[in-house]
Amino acid sequence: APPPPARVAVIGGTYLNDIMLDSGWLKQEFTIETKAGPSPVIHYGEVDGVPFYFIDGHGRGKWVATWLALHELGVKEAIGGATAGGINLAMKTRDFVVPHDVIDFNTDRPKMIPPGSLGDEGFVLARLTPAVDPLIHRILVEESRAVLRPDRSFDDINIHEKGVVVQAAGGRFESAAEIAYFKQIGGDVVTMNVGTEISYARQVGINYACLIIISNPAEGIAPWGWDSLTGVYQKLNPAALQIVRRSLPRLAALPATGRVGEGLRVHPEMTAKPQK
Ligand SMILES: CSC[C@H]1O[C@H](OP(=O)(O)O)[C@H](O)[C@@H]1O
Ligand code: HPA
Repeated sequence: APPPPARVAVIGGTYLNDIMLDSGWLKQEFTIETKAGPSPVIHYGEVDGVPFYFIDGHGRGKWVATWLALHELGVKEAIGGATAGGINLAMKTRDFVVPHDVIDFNTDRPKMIPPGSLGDEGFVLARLTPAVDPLIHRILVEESRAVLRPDRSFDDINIHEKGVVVQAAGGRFESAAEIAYFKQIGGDVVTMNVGTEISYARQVGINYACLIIISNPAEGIAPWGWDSLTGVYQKLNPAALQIVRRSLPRLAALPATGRVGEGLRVHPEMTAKPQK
C-alpha cells in the first residue's frame, strides 16, 4: 500500500530520535526509491489529527535520498531537531536556539543535490537568504516559549531567537583553534548536520527551520564531559516533544504558496539548459 499522505515532516537528531520513536504517534514505516538510491526508513505518524512523516538521525547518512524522498512524498514544511556546541558565551548548555543563518564548512556531502535529481532540466542554484523559512522559525520560537516558560524549572534556559549555526566539517569534534576561528567569523553554535539540512531543504523546495538544544560548550570555550551530551537531552526531551506536538498543526496550516523560499530555488537565468 502506498504511504498515507502528509505535508509536514520532522527530522530528528540526537535529542529527538528516541522520544519520537517512543511517542506512540508513529503508525507505519516504509522506504521509497529515489534517484539517489533507497530512502532511509520513513515513519508515518499522526498526532492530534495531524499526519506527518518522521525520519530519525537526519536520515542516517542518506542525505540526498532523504530530501529527494520528502520532496517526492509531497512534503512542504519540515522542522529539524539537533544538538550543538555553544560558541557565543550567551548561548549556554541547555539553551534553545532557533538559528536564522548558517555557515557551512561541510566538505564530504555534495553542496548541490546532483543535477537532474528532481526532474529539472540542468541544475538549480538555490539561494539561502533567508536561510530558514521565517514562518516556521517564528512558530518554533513561539512554541518553545509556550512550553518552557510556564515551567519554573526551565527558568535558567534562554530561548535565542537568532543565531548563526556553523556546520563544521564533521566526523569529529572541533579543535579549540577551529572554534576560536568560528567565533571570530560570527558563529554562535556549532553542529555537524544542520547546515546540510538547511541547504538540501531549500534545494528541494521544502520550507524548513530547526530547533537546536545546546548540549555542551564548544571546544575551548569551557570544559565538558560526555555526560553533558546525554544528560542535557534526556532532561529536555519531553519538553522538545511538546514543542513538536504544538508546532505540527501550525505547520500543517501554513499556506502552500506565496512563501519566501519559492523564488529562491528556481530562477530561469540560473538553470543551465542542455546544449542543443
Ligand atoms: C551528540 S554529539 C555530536 C552529534 O550531535 C549533533 O547531531 P544531532 O543533530 O544528531 O543532534 C552533531 O551534529 C553531531 O552529529
Ligand atoms: N561540535 C559539533 N557538533 C556538536 C557539538 C559540538 O561541540 N555538540 C553537539 N553537536
